[in-house]
Amino acid sequence: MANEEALIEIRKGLDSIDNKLLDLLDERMKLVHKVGKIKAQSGGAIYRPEREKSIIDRLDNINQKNGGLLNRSAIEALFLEIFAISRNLELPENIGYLGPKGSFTHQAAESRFGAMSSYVSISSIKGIFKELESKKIKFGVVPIENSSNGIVNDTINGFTNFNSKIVAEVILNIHHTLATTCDKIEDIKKIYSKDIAFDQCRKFLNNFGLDEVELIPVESTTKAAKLAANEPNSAAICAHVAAKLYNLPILFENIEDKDNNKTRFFILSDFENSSSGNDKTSILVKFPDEQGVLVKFLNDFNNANINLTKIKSHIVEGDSIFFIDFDGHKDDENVKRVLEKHQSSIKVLGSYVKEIKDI
Ligand SMILES: O=C(O)C(=O)C[C@]1(C(=O)O)C=C[C@@H](O)C=C1
Repeated sequence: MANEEALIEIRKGLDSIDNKLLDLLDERMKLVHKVGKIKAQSGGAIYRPEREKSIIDRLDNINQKNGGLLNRSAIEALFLEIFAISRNLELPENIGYLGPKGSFTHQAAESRFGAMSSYVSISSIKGIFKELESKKIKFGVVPIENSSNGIVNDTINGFTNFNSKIVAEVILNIHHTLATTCDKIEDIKKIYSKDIAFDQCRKFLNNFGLDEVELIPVESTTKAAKLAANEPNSAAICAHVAAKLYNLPILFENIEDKDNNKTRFFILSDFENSSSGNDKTSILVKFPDEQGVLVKFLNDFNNANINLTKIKSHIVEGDSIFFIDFDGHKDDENVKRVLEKHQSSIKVLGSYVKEIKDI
């Protein structure tokens, strides 16, 4: 009984705090509305990832100083949702992702744009670049690389053929499940999944004798979940959310071979970010056919004190091009000088806030 009374008292306290939070959120939204009006006049970008990052950094610092109970991830989860609602209040904008619903790219999109945004599932990476160009969507979310399978060629091809800009990166830990209506692993006669997901779970399949059953590659792990939900004696390798979407029971979780299996995604749009002080820039480079040109190029970056964090070669229509990431913003003085010197061979894809995680 004493506990019951204590609970009633505590809940009164919670109710009163929730009322205050609601008032404060309403006050915040009124200010956001004003920001929206100013941006509507000036044509300024609604999504400002560098501003959102600086707000989260500030709150995280205050919270640490105060010894608060929330960790950075909790602060991020709460405020990213608030920012998403704010952006929708300023101007609702469509977000296209490489579908179908429940795909890892959909998860990456939701991690940044929250549950309240308006999403469009698009079936190909090229389709996302096209919809961005025709302004049917304001943002496009595409995978760029996976720690096990490397660079996503369709995304590089998109960058060579279209002019969308990278405005943010998202790095997700990728976990696969084996989901099936079968009670026993021996009853599984076929497994549906995406080809790269089979590659990422080879050891698991070998260890459980599942390399002998029929492995059927399909376009997406979400489609795999849908097929397995409707077919006896079948299973899917898919994301947790995809299994849930089709009410498919999960037999094993985290079946990927490498426990740090990660995918990096880009958020694309039609504007450029200003500097946040902690940025990364991505470029594509096509070198002229001259001896030593790559060495000279790398030396110029080194001499300008620019830290290259990634360099990957890629073949487009028989020509070798390089996808390069480096620390810094394209408008930083040292970066600007090197980019200008090599401008005939470089396409700048965007400068954006560097994620804390790396791949
Ligand atoms: O500061 C802005 O430019 C805003 O639009 C406000 C706000 C916010 O809610 O704080 C919302 C969206 C932007 O991505 C960044 C911040």
